[in-house]
Amino acid sequence: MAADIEEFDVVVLGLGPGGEQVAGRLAEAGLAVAGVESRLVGGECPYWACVPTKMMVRAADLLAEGGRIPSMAGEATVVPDWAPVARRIREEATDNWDDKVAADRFHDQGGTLVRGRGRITAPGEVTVDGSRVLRARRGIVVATGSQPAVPPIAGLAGTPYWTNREATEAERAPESIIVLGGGAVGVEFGQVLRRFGAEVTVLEAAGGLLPSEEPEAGELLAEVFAKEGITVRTDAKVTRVDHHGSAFTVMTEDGSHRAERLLVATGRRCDLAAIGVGAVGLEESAQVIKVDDRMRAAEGVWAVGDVTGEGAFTHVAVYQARVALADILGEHGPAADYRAVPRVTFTDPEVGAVGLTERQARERGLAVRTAATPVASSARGWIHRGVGLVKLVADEDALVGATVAGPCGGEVLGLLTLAVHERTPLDRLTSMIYAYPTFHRAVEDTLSLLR
Ligand SMILES: Cc1cc2nc3c(=O)[nH]c(=O)nc-3n(C[C@H](O)[C@H](O)[C@H](O)COP(=O)(O)OP(=O)(O)OC[C@H]3O[C@@H](n4cnc5c(N)ncnc54)[C@H](O)[C@@H]3O)c2cc1C
Ligand SMILES: NC(=O)c1ccc[n+]([C@@H]2O[C@H](COP(=O)([O-])OP(=O)(O)OC[C@H]3O[C@@H](n4cnc5c(N)ncnc54)[C@H](O)[C@@H]3O)[C@@H](O)[C@H]2O)c1
Repeated sequence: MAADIEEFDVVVLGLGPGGEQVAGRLAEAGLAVAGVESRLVGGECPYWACVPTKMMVRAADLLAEGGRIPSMAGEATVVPDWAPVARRIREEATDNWDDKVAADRFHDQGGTLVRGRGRITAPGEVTVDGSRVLRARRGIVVATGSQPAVPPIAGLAGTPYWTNREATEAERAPESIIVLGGGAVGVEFGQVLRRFGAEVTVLEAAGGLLPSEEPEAGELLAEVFAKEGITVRTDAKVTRVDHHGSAFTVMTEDGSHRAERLLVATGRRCDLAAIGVGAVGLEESAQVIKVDDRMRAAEGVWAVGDVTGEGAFTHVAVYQARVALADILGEHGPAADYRAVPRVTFTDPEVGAVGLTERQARERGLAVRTAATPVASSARGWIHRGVGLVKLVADEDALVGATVAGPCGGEVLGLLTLAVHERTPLDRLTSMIYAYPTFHRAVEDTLSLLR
């Protein structure tokens, strides 16, 4: 017997930060919108990613700051305790992984929440859990995000390894942990858990930590990690994983490492076949859905967020959602522009970056000029005993990329994001006033060194 077909203007597949934004705003604009979600409304960011991990980082930074008291401010005894961190994550961040608030918000905006796994089954049609058929008169928005990518290492499958999801739900900090991958997830968790007393080993396949950022940032982080007692192995080739009793053994080409826990932080992947994108003519074996600068992927199909491969960040998903929203509503908003995508890795020191790295700028054939200074060149950096760096990448006229590592690196980045986004002429940046003694004065110092 044919299933009843439910009619909507737009069906949004996945209600993470990107999908939630598009679906809620379209519903507020008066369209009939179905939002399909198989896990929790809100997606990865509030439940297993940005928000809970930044609560961990905040707690870990407090511990480190307490540890700095003896040399500058007197006496302090700091005793780490994971219990308040786990409690904050459970009670304040995630409502014990319950999405009622977000689901109610979507309902109040006028949307229809359809719980279940959706799949595109024909142009303008999504089928949920194989039986409930939703027709989308105006189109489908794919906002299905990404999931942890687990490398095919011998022995790994079937072991109780953690991804960001289990690590976020942990009720206690492990005594020891091996972190596979020294990208953003690996370095944030690695430093947090070390500060809560765990023995931490980071195994990174590339030549440095945060390999997609400026090498100077990864080198700085490696120095800080070494001082904090974190073992970092770069160029690591993991050959096998075993789990016996309560311990993991991770074999690399030049040795083995043992720990209570193993965190797999080796990137993200999208499963386009599971979403059925072939039904609208898209390649199911592709890694991401290619979109144009209006987020259009095919006739009547838009995509936003991690699934587009334009930067796996909440702010990119929400930005793309705005662009898609305007296009669906027939408004003439600005097209997507990724020249100044900011990203911040919330280690201590924080690593903020925007635009191109030096290598990317050279690969594009730009007439590259660069300069770098330690953040301590600002009086405030020295006063704080902060470590860090500012690195600027410019073409002939303007900044095309910048990195700020240091205390509040992500906040200092705001100035540079605007400069890269607006292509502010270098002579204007060098002729303005920078407040004394701020961290961002290191930007002024660095500008004067551009060669
Ligand atoms: C540990 C960690 C920390 C992070 N920290 C930050 C940070 O500090 N700042 C930052 O900007 N970014 C951070 N990120 C990245 C950020 O979480 C993601 O970029 C963001 O969540 C992507 O949003 P999205 O809407 O594309 O997808 P997601 O958040 O992945 O949401 C997609 C949703 O779609 C649902 N879904 C998938 N397939 C289907 C289907 N077939 N049917 C129905 N529903 C489906 C999923 O259940 C999910 O709820 C972090 C990521 C991780 C892993
Ligand atoms: N603060 C933030 O904004 C923040 C924090 C965490 C994550 N994120 C987002 O989530 C995405 C995913 O983070 P991630 O750290 O999982 O991915 P990533 O791609 O940033 O880093 C993965 C790292 O794992 C390494 N790797 C891959 N295979 C390996 C192997 N077999 N052995 C050892 N190392 C291996 C890679 O070289 C890379 O350095 C990030 O790219 C970022 O967009 C953002």
